[in-house]
Amino acid sequence: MAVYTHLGAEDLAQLIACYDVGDLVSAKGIAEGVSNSNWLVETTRGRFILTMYERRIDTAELPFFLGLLDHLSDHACAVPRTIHDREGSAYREVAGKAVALIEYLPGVSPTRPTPAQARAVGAALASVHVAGLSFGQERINRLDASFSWNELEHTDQAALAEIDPSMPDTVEMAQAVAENWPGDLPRSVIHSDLFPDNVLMLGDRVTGMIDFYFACTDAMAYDLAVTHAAWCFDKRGETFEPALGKALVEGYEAVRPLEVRERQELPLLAQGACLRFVASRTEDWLDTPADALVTRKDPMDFVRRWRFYVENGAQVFA
Ligand SMILES: Nc1ncnc2c1ncn2[C@@H]1O[C@H](COP(=O)(O)OP(=O)(O)OP(=O)(O)O)[C@@H](O)[C@H]1O
Ligand SMILES: N[C@@H](CCO)C(=O)O
Repeated sequence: MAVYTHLGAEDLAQLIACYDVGDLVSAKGIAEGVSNSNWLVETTRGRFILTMYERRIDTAELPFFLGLLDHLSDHACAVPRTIHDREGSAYREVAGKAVALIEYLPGVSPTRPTPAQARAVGAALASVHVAGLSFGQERINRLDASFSWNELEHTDQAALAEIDPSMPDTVEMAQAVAENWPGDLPRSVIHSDLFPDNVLMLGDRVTGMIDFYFACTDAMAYDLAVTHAAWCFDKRGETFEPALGKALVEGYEAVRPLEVRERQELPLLAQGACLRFVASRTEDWLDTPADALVTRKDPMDFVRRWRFYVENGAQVFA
């Protein structure tokens, strides 16, 4: 569930009146999502998403995230626009927490993507990278290859082994990947978490890329590698779907052709992408009680993907 804060009818109506969007008709909490509270708000003028930033997101970073949505939608990317209040602010404060009103976009997240959908997502991702080049703000990637290594190295090894006996091996892998990480690939704003549940689609068309709260300035090819790892396997990472991988990269290159060195680095970037999710999922796994309401994401799903790229990365990205 993802409504952590109760907002009464009066609070909501008062909040919506700060925007030029008509009068509040209804507001329903959205179950999906784990980080923030989200409501689907209906007014006399349309539908909107109201997001309350609960944890993980530092309010000081909202101008980057929300400004990015405006910049990308101005450049014809399929992302929701931020609705500014009557004073021009992209976010406000309610009950001591920051809230933003976001354009509602139609579509559903694919559960079993097709090659045509993967192609469309590749193209949509490249459009973000191209448009991101002219975004004036920067944000460092805190979840980079050294984060993964540090995180795994500093986790109690016995706790790691309890997740899976092979987990302690990931520390050495993460070190090797971090030490060989290419520092000179072309950069732009990257989404860095474009999983299927962060993409809304109608048929083969991308109608919305959402959840830009890990967006940062980093190598564009790394973002393609993240998206490859997120889209081209079954959930557990046991089966790779070559047709999805091929379509994703082709779709990307139809908008932004990769440089030779970017393509050469993709096998290592894909390993780094997997280890980033191994590390963040491990942190969440150990911090979240097994009986908590939020379902924990299994780090092993990305250890399996990591192994796949070690063995097959060179062929997959040839
Ligand atoms: N702009 C939008 N238009 C339509 N639906 C949206 C939009 N933004 C979010 N949603 C819906 O709200 C749900 C929750 O949003 P989101 O995934 O961003 O939650 P979160 O808690 O912020 O993120 P996460 O779970 O990844 O930490 C999405 O699955 C989607 O169904
Ligand atoms: N998409 C991520 C969660 C956010 O980093 C995962 O599946 O582990």
